[in-house]
Amino acid sequence: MTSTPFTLRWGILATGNIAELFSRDLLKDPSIRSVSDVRHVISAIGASSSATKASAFATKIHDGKPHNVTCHGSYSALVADENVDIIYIATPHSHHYQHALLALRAGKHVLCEKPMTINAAQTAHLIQVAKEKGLFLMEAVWTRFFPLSRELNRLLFKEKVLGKISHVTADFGLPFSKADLSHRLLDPKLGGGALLDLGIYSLTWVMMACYADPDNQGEKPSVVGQMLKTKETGVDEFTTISLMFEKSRVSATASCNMTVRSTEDFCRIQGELGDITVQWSPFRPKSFTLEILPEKMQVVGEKKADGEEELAQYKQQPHERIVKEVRKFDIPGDGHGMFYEADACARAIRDGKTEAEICPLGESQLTMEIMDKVREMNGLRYPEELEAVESY
Ligand SMILES: NC(=O)C1=CN([C@@H]2O[C@H](COP(=O)(O)OP(=O)(O)OC[C@H]3O[C@@H](n4cnc5c(N)ncnc54)[C@H](OP(=O)(O)O)[C@@H]3O)[C@@H](O)[C@H]2O)C=CC1
Ligand SMILES: O=C1OC[C@@H](O)[C@H](O)[C@H]1O
Repeated sequence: MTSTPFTLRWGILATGNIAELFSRDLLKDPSIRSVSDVRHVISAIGASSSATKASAFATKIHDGKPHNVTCHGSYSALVADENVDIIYIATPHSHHYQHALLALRAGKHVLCEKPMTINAAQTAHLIQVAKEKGLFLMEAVWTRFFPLSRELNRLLFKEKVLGKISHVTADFGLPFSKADLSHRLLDPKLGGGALLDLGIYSLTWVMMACYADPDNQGEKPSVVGQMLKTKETGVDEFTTISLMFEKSRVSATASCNMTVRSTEDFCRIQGELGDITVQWSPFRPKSFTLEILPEKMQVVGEKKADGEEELAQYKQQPHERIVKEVRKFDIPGDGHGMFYEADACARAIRDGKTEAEICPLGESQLTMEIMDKVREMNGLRYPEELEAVESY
């Protein structure tokens, strides 16, 4: 017997690049990804300046076909729309805090693009408002919801294919630094810089490989970070963060930059039994490769390699690994892959939950705290009006 799918009614706040990709994914038939329990409807679109702009966007995402979307000329009108359950915030991150607050205060659930806010204090405030109002809130870290990421989680923490994980590196670089100085990544007034826009993915991979480990037991890392800033606008062009989980004995590095594209294997997770590398891109990865160490090289638990001879052999071997598995993941139906996070929002709201298990608010908060610390260590502060938190 098939039951009626739960329908989530979306309001799209902003009409830029990511709003278009996300909206197009919402419009895809869920059956292309074998989903039948939830479905999505775009009920309304809000543009900051005019209903005409919202209307042009509605026409674009429907490829000129007829549609039944209400188009609003202000964000306030959008969040007041009674036919909307959840607002997707797709403005630049300089504006996430104020727009998410606007939506929550209007009684709407919120999916907010990454990074959730400019700083941790703003994220904490949003979480508090959502909790007080019993509303669902999630940072749109869509990468966490890919089948690839879920399978990785299963292999690492259920099957424990690498044994104990001890070292993780993740990098995300794209050459934005040569873009026009008004580009949002270069503009401090729009919260520009590599860390908040790109580094958040490197940190996400570290969180997925270290913090999500049940053996980590909620241990927060100690953090040290360095930045090299752009000469022109003073936002971070290169950022490298060292994260140490002292109790669980894991060392990680998260890096990002706006000058060179990261290598194909942008993330490496190393454990007692071998490595997993994840292939480009950090936001929409295509595959991962599981490589296992030859048995004689595995140093498991308290057991030490047998004697001098074996250790000497260990030192001499040139990265001997056995490729056990290469797993490729295609995104079905010409989708961008943002529908997976949308499905998670729908299921959580259907089930009366105020956060999604796969992207918990505590991890968004911790990630913001790490980014705050690295910015503070390096004297990167955005204009006061961006950093401000309303009194509550
Ligand atoms: N998940 C992902 O893969 C990606 C996420 N992002 C995140 O999404 C956010 C938006 O990125 P993107 O879509 O590329 O940005 P765009 O510049 O393409 O779009 C931003 C939109 O926000 C609205 N807006 C409202 N106020 C402002 C303002 N002061 N300046 C500029 N735009 C404003 C505009 O829509 P209007 O005026 O019509 O309302 C504009 O079209 C960023 O925070 C980024 O981190 C970005 C790219 C990829
Ligand atoms: O989320 C993102 O992923 C892809 C990048 O191109 C973009 O700048 C960033 O916002």
